[in-house]
Amino acid sequence: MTAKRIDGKAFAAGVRAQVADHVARLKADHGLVPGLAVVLVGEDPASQVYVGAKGKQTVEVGMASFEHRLPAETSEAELLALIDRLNRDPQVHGILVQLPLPPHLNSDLVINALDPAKDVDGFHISNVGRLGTGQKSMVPCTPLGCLMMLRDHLGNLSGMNAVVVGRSNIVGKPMAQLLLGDSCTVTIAHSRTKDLAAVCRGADILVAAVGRPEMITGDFVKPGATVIDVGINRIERDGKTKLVGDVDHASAAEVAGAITPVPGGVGPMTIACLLANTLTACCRANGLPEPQGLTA
Ligand SMILES: NC(=O)C1=CN([C@@H]2O[C@H](COP(=O)(O)OP(=O)(O)OC[C@H]3O[C@@H](n4cnc5c(N)ncnc54)[C@H](OP(=O)(O)O)[C@@H]3O)[C@@H](O)[C@H]2O)C=CC1
Ligand SMILES: Nc1nc(=O)c2c([nH]1)NC[C@@H]1CN(c3ccc(C(=O)N[C@@H](CCC(=O)O)C(=O)O)cc3)C=[N+]21
Repeated sequence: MTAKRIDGKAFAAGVRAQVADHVARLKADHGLVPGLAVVLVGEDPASQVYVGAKGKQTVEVGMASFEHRLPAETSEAELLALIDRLNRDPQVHGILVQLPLPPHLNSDLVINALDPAKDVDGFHISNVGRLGTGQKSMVPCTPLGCLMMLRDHLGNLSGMNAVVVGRSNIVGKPMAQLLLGDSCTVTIAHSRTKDLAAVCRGADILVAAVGRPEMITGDFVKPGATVIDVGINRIERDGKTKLVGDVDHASAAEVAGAITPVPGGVGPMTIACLLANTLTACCRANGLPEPQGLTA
């Protein structure tokens, strides 16, 4: 059996087209332009590329993009002062602080300084609590993108066994909350999980967010399962750098019913959902109806 490929790149292009459509209407009907501010502290090359891609796609859907690139030695007070300005700026509807921050900055403190209504990453304590209690929130972009692809591929997720490998605050935990919200039976696995392969083989939906290149092989996969590979790992192979996921695509695709590729899977959906969240934040801030199908 060779798994169906879930094309995140194409799906993301569709989401961006929907966002662009709404943005055009906001502009025409209300004179509003949604704005996204991205804050990057330090010069991590991978983050630079990612922030560049976000800025470009933000402008492509008709939104305003504000980039703040700060030196690695920026103090906490300076960063908090910038966040305070962005919180009060009516042209800014979404704020993203690129993680990880340099070690001298307390990321919890910084994230919780954001206006929760502008927290398009959904990392603020108030959005985390709202997601956990089923209240309207900003939903983290990567898990939201995964959920959209799962719903599109499987329809109703109710009663399915879902295993999420990874328990980070930015991927694993919110992913598990969203799957629970769609009435899956959810298991969260991590580095202390006993017999991980056996746990994973119980999954109708397997989400890998481990940060270990190609760790999840075909023998972790239940025949016919839907596999979502969140991992983004840059590795050296045959003298070249290559982007691979946390799933060993070749062996997993032999067993799975459907699988997302890396690149071209979850990554592009993350950025598309960031734009969708910025649009949602702009609508909420102005008391306008929210776009349908672009939130959890
Ligand atoms: N496509 C996208 O848009 C995005 C991709 N990513 C990628 O997703 C992956 C995960 O990211 P993130 O959640 O931030 O990573 P973290 O490093 O924060 O978390 C990794 C999780 O995996 C668990 N883990 C590590 N090793 C094992 C193991 N051998 N067996 C079982 N579980 C293990 C850890 O367990 P424990 O808690 O016990 O240590 C931890 O919970 C990375 O590859 C990252 O690059 C991340 C964000 C966005
Ligand atoms: N506050 C914050 N929010 C984030 O959402 C966030 C973050 N910090 N820090 C870093 C991680 C990582 N991340 C990615 C998003 C898109 C791709 C992506 O589009 N990847 C392309 C490939 C890009 C390439 O070729 O390098 C793909 O998978 O096809 C990758 C990684 C968001 N993150």
